Amino acid sequence: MSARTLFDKIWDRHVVKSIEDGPDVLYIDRHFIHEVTSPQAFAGLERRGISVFRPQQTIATADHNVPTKDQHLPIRELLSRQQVDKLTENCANHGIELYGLNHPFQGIVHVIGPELGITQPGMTIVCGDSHTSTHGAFGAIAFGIGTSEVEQVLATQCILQARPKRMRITIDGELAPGVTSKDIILYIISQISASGGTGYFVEYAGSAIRSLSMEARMTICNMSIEMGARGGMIAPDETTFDYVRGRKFAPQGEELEKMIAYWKTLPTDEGAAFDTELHYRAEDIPPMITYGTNPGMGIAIDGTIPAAEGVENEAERASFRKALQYMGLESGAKLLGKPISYVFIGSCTNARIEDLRQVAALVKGKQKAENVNAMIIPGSKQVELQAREEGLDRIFAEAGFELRQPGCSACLGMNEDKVPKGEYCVSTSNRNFEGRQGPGARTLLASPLTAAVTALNGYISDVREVWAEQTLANG
Ligand SMILES: CC(C)[C@H](C(=O)O)[C@@H](O)C(=O)O
Ligand code: SF4
Repeated sequence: MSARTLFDKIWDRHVVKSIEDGPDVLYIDRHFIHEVTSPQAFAGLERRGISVFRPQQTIATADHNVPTKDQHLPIRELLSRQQVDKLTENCANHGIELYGLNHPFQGIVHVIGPELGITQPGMTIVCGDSHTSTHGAFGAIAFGIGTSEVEQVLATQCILQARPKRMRITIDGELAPGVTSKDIILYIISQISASGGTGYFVEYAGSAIRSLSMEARMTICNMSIEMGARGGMIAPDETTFDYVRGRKFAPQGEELEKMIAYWKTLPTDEGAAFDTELHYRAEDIPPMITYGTNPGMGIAIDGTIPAAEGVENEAERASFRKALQYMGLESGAKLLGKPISYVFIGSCTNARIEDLRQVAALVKGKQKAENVNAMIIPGSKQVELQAREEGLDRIFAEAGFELRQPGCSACLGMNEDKVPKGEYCVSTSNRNFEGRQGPGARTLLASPLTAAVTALNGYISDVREVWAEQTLANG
């Protein structure tokens, strides 16, 4: 058989039927649902008198609308409460496992799937949520779908999909100290723009990617959607198998060994063709930060905000100017040293245990600046528990960072956690759209390390300045 890509191997195995000149009918192994995009899908099923075809392959959690304080109490916001209640009711009616509020497995959908071992290599995974691309880090085809497609998957466990184009982004070399996977992905998007991946499914490869932990790989795949790509993926390897091994819903014992033998056949064959190939050097990647209102508007932390004149067409120049105006920033200015008042460490991009550990290592024994409100929202109940067991909660408390309960929180402000109008927030999330963190809020996307050092100083800071000293101090 001719050389095939990781993507094609998984896709081909899941095609139930090919429609001539049309999309494929693709079998879906795992379907995640949450309270925002599932109610209309269930309502549609009920209207048509259809039941859920394979309820065991759908897993639900409440994440977007949940408060991050006092989760044991009824949700105060009426709309949020209704959304979560509706999810609970739908799951009960259709026999779907729900990790709702106060369940030990509750958390952001893209954090809990992997940590519970539900997400595995070789699978097709969908969710009515754009950042489903996160699960691609395991060597799975994972992508976000719309509400009508959620209904389709509930009813049939299949989805109609046209095969996208394939892109490979290879990053070789070694990252500089203080540079993380968040910087890799912000760098790539700044290079190819927020629409540079449109129409593609991206595979990330190269020695810099291979050396990343699963958490770090998830951060990269998570943001694939922010360059317009349908999804992102990374070939499974020993790092992947080690992560999956022993997780609650992962195969065990002999079954696992059999699966690993299969997973080892998935990586892209030598000579397989991609529609587009891009190459970067890890050494060229600095700590990154965004200055605008799409994730492609990013610069090196010590860089200057570009001029509108550099933008190619008039319509884009106008939206570039509008973005700077919204952000209260000017071309030619540096962000470094700029005072900020909010720091948000959370979201499905960067709220896993490794992210929290990195932040803790940096802030241990220090104090956040007085002008800063620093919030840490763990990605899941399990992350929260682990953080407490490791004593990270005390480190955060002593440094003046507030560790709250899991949920999407100020990533999109669908609950009470919002950034006030006009305020700057350095955020570890994935979107900096107008009003994303609250009406008029100004979001600057960055890594957890950049967010942490910025919270300590009270102004936008370069983690490289403290990194060497810090890693020495921590041995
Ligand atoms: C609410 C949901 C549909 C949305 C998404 O699809 O991404 C959200 O998770 C987001 O990050 O904006
Ligand atoms: S954390 Fe943010 S990006 Fe992730 S699913 Fe929730 S709202 Fe979407």
